[in-house]
Amino acid sequence: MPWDDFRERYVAALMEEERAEMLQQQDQVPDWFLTSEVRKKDAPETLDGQVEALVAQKKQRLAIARSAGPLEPLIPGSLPCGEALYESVYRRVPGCSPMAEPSCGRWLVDEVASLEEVAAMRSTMQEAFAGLYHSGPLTSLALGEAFPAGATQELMQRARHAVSEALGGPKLFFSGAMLTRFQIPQVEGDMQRNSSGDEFAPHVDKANVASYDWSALLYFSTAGEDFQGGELIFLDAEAQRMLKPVRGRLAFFSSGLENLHRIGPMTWGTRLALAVWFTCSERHGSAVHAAD
Ligand SMILES: O=C(O)CCC(=O)C(=O)O
Ligand SMILES: [Fe+2]
Repeated sequence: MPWDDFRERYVAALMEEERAEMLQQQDQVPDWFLTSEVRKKDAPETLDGQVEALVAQKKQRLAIARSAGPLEPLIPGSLPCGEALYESVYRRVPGCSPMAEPSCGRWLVDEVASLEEVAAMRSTMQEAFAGLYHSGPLTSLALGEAFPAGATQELMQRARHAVSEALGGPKLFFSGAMLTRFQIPQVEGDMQRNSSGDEFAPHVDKANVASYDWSALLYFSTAGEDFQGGELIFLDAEAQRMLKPVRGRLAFFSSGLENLHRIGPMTWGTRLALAVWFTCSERHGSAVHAAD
């Protein structure tokens, strides 16, 4: 896998972002910044979209304030959808968007990646991540259109098929993907940018990125063996429901308010995962990753 190439693009993307921020401070917003797919998804530019984004953030805050029940294991399955987010700007797609059919919920499928694939991803990630910036315990690599990569892309497709199959076969489009590593004790040194403080914060995926309909995590580490703590925890009104990462396990869930979640505190070890987000809206899917 061309990791040197990855690193080069990564640094280039960071510099581009910083340049955009500087220009913004001078009230000069570069064109590409406004027109890029990511900006369209993160901050809808229509007035309706911006209002909906504020509403979504507020609903997310209210959900966080309500959650505090006892910890218990997660029982996978469907559940009622939360209040709709972004209804006026992102129309739901029948048979795909979480609603009555397919219903909202959380599920898991084991052995989606083989042990050999997991071992290969583990060593590639450890090697590549040594050259990236660390934000406290978190090191991450966004797999945007600039980062198509062989083995990772294969697993992204596998995750997409597994989720689609479990939902009765809707067409899902990639809307975002990220490789993540949580490591305790955290890496120190020049590449440590220090914790932003929100690495383990409760959140609703769709409150942050409007186009997300389904969220998936493919784990390359096992809780209790590779690390301690670090469960995926769903914060329901009556309980906090824990799902344990296992090597090769795919966890997936509807991205809306019904699935407020966080990662449990970690005491030691390394937790590796591939996060993939899907949209039912062809217009908001990533062009590069759309093809089979
Ligand atoms: O790694 C996990 O288990 C969850 C990560 C997550 O919630 C996210 O990236 O949005
Ligand atoms: Fe999330």
